[in-house]
Amino acid sequence: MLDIHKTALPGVLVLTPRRFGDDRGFFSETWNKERMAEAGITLDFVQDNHSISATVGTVRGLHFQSPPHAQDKLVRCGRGALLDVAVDIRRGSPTYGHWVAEELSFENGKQLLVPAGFLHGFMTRMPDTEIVYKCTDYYAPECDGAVRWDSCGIEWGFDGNAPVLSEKDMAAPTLAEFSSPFTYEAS
Ligand SMILES: Cc1cn([C@H]2C[C@H](O)[C@@H](COP(=O)(O)OP(=O)(O)O[C@H]3O[C@@H](C)C(=O)[C@@H](O)[C@H]3O)O2)c(=O)[nH]c1=O
Repeated sequence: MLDIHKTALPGVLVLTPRRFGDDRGFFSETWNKERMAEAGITLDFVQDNHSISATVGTVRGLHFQSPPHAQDKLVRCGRGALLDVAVDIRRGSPTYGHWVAEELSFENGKQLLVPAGFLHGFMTRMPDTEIVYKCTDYYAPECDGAVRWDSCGIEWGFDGNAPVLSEKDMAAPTLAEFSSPFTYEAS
């Protein structure tokens, strides 16, 4: 029912829910709390987000919310395709600054689980790409933070000119300038 794969970063997971295809199209459970709990993942989502980006090469990120409003996010692509990225920013983590990227698309139905303590961002691969994600805490603008999209060594695979960015994301500090509010706790 639900395919779960580990990535190079512990806690960052790729989930692929089953699709039931028929003459009409397909049906898929995109989130099932019980199935996730069976897989050892307990998350209490409280907010769903949906955005659309018109232009190929739009970057949103790299974003986080600091404690006490840190968010785990379960991300999927509703239309089009995007490269979704998570970067470990837990001070003292053996993988601090490391990143993983996964292509999420309407076609592949994949989801990326980005835990609190990681930056999240994405670059769109198709026009009018929609992203949909669940969050474990509410939007808290006073805890909102960002790191420059091009300061973490991420291979975005973009051969266009300049990406489309918000003013906030353009003005974000680099990873080197950034002081993370997260600390690594060994499990
Ligand atoms: C994130 C967010 C924004 N907003 C508002 C604030 C602002 O006026 C408008 C656009 O906000 P932003 O420019 O921050 O939107 P955006 O750049 O899409 O921000 C998002 O990027 C991705 C990568 C994430 O991981 C998200 O957590 C979030 O940070 O929407 C909310 O009302 N609730 C929210 O949860």
